Formats: sequence, C-alpha cells, structure tokens
Amino acid sequence: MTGAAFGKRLADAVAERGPLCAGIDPHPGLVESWGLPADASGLERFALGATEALAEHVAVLKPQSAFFEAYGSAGVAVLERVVASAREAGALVLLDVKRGDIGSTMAAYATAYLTDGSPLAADAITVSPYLGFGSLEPALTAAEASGRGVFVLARTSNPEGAAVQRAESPGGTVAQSIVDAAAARNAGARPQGGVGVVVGATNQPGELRLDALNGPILAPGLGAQGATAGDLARLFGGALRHVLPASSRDLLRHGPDAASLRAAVRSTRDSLNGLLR
Ligand SMILES: O=c1ccn([C@@H]2O[C@H](COP(=O)(O)O)[C@@H](O)[C@H]2O)c(=O)[nH]1
Repeated sequence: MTGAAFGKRLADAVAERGPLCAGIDPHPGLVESWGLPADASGLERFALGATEALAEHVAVLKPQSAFFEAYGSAGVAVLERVVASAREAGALVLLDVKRGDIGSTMAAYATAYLTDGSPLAADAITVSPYLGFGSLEPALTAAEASGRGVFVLARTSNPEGAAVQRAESPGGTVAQSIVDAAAARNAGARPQGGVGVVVGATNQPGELRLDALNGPILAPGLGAQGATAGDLARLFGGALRHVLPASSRDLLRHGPDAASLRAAVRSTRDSLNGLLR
C-alpha cells in the first residue's frame, strides 16, 4: 500500500463519513435470521450483502475473522472478498483477528495481514499484547512501513478482561501500560499515529488515562453488549475525538434489507452526532 500513513487516512475517512465502525460478524443465528442457511453459501450472501449495504456509509468496516474461519478455506475465501469489496466502496478495513504470538511467528502474521499483495491484507488489524507489547514489534514495523495500522487490546469490553487488564504492573495497571506503550509509538505523529488501542465501551470511566495516546481508540460494545452513546461520552471525555464506536449485531439484525441496514447506520450515527466530533 502506498501513500499516506494510516493515522492520516483514518482521520480523513472519519472527517468524511463519521467515526462509526460497522462490524461484519456473521453469527450463524443472524445468518439464519436473514433467511439464509448457516453454511458457507449463507455466509457468502450474508457477509457480501452486509458489506455492500454498509461499506460506503462508514469510515471503517470491521469483519470478525472468527466467523469466516469457522467455515475453513471456503470461509476465508469469503473474507478475502469482503475485504476487497469494502475497500472498493471506500471504507477502511479493520480486520478483527486479535493475533498475538512470539515475535518470529508475529512476523508471519504481519506478512499475512499487513503486507502488500497478501490476499488478506487489510488497512489495520487487532492484535493482542498479552505475550508482551514488545512481541508485537514485527506487526508494528510492517504496519508503519506500509501505511497500515494496528489496534492493541488494552481494556476489552468483556467482564472477564478485568482480572488481567486491571492487574497492577510497574507502570500502573496492565491496560494503562499498554496504552502508554502505544502512546510512545505515536509520539509526534500528525494528525495522529497508527497504533490504536481497544477499549470497550462497556467499561467504567476513570480507569485509564488516554489523553496522551495520539492515536485511535476502537470502542466495541455499542448496542448488543449494552453500551450507549452517553456511555461513550462518560467513558472517554476529552479523548472522544479519537474514538471509533463499533457495533456489529445491533446493525446486522436489521438485514437482509439493504435500506433497513442503511437506516440502522444512519440512526446509530445520529445518536453519536454532536457527541463525538
Ligand atoms: O474488547 C473487545 C474487542 C473486540 N470485540 C469484538 O467487537 C465485536 C462486537 O460485536 P457486537 O455484536 O457489537 O457485540 C465482536 O466482533 C467482538 O469480537 C469486542 O466486542 N470487545
């Protein structure tokens, strides 16, 4: 990928389309609720239909890799088409794969997801820092070299995350130390760096200092997990302008009708308007 850095490309996309990140999570139950079979053919029609309806209306489309991998090579082939179709519609693709491993294996993930010419190359991916932030180095380097981004799990939206992420480390909580490590990578970047963090919208305010991050904050949990636009304001305060609120099931349940899916995006966007930018 040539051209601008991910932080700049994301800032431009958000300025044009707003911050909402639409998730493509083909849960078998949702696929069936669209009148489709919960198999690879249903996955294909669901995922490509949702992408076609949503991608041109949001800055970021976030396919959840797990639901595609569940169908083996046929599912991964559909995922490749979703990535290509979303990018054609002008959305940035944040592939939610949550990869994390020792550095030498991380380098292979970086080749798969963050390198020009790879069939699964996206604009950004989610990564897990729980083998140590430093183990992510190959992904951070590959992303920066190719104008791509990474979103590092810091304080996730699930209740089980607290035991690990709120544990005290020498630099504050584990989650805070991850935010601080991401901030160090983003220092000096304009308009923002390409190392984002994931902070679930379901969390309580006051746990994390995000003001020095200088990078994007992916905030899943809107809708199906119970978080509201008001929660985002309370949770993120002065960092709101960096937040990408993410919603998957709460949008997708409006399908298969494309007009209804678009209306759901509009209504979610309206609920965020005035709050975030
Ligand atoms: O902390 C996290 C990190 C990632 N996710 C992912 O976001 C979507 C949420 O889907 P909804 O249907 O809007 O609940 C899903 O792909 C998760 O794996 C998260 O929820 N929390």
